[in-house]
Amino acid sequence: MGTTKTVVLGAGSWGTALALVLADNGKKVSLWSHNPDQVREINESRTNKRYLPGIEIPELIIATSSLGEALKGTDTVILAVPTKAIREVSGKISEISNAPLTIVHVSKGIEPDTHLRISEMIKEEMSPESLKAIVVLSGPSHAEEVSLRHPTTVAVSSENMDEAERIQDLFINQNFRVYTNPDIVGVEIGGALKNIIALAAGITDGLGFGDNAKAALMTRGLAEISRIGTKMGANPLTFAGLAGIGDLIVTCTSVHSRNWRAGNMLGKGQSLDEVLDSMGMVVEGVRTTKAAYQLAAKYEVEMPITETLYKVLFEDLPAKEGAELLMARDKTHEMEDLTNILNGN
Ligand SMILES: NC(=O)C1=CN([C@@H]2O[C@H](COP(=O)(O)OP(=O)(O)OC[C@H]3O[C@@H](n4cnc5c(N)ncnc54)[C@H](OP(=O)(O)O)[C@@H]3O)[C@@H](O)[C@H]2O)C=CC1
Ligand SMILES: O=C(CO)COP(=O)(O)O
Repeated sequence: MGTTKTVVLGAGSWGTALALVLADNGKKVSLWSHNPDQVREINESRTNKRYLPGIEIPELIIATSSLGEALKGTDTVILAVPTKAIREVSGKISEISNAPLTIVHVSKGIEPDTHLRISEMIKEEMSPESLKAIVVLSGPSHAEEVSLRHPTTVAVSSENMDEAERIQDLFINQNFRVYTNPDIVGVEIGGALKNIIALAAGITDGLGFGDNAKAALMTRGLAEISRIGTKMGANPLTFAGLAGIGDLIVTCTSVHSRNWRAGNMLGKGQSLDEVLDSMGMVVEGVRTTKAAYQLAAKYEVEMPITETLYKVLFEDLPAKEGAELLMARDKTHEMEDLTNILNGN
């Protein structure tokens, strides 16, 4: 018969917005936050002002700061914390829960140094007995718009597609359309790497460049994502879908994007530390740039935008010089990557 309630771990912008989708579908939701003040605010004032200002939280959502209480009586957990907290929180779930759980992760990142995708990190932290399946939910979906019930589309993927379809049914509604995609590698890589390009797009806007520069970054950025993603085992077609070009478009062009906004401040001359201090929310692209820079070297794949952004973020290369370096690269054939992929090289 399945679960009586659904659990969302992480009451930031995305965890709260997804809890709203579930509540709109008539589900009871246990929303876990490690911050007791935030739990009190949600339960007493029915708001989450820091992360989703102006949005009313329905009574079907009950916040708790007790992970044990949150996990009681459920078989489905939505894991909505930043990539850097995934190991810690999934390790705690594994310690506490004695039922095999389906973990739906909604985070967008790759771990620096290990180069693991999020589902791979969760697998490392959870015991096989505590894990039924891992599903990823990803796509063009700013929390601010989801919470306003604006039309949104996402993809779910898993090695267990029966569970992916169950999660599709759990979330799908009139405002939130969920597609399935069997390519978990591509869905995770697309969601993670678009944040790098969004940071770069913000930088070009901050430098005062126009739409031509942004279109160039998005198009050549997608080529770069497809190149490394395919080497890592993704289906190149996934990058033409919601978790690829779809998420790239929304993140590079929306003022809601924290990655775009951070890039924009960098382009206007602020330091990385100043930018991150002022954001108050996660900017996943910074750590992912480090991971992707390492991945490019490991797989011997050319990722010029990623490599240049790495130098801007971590080696003090002035952003304008970074743009000049990208434009001065050796001439090349636009479709070389595509031809190689189609020929299986
Ligand atoms: N926001 C969006 O529109 C979307 C976000 N995502 C992805 O979802 C993931 C989460 O992002 P988002 O909700 O936006 O991030 P936010 O910065 O808005 O919120 C992060 C939440 O995680 C909590 N948190 C951080 N570290 C820990 C920890 N160690 N243990 C427990 N809780 C922790 C924070 O709590 P506190 O602040 O109290 O420390 C906060 O509630 C990211 O990977 C992001 O890329 C995906 C699609 C859309
Ligand atoms: O992934 C997102 C939208 O799909 C959110 O992007 P930001 O983390 O840049 O806000």
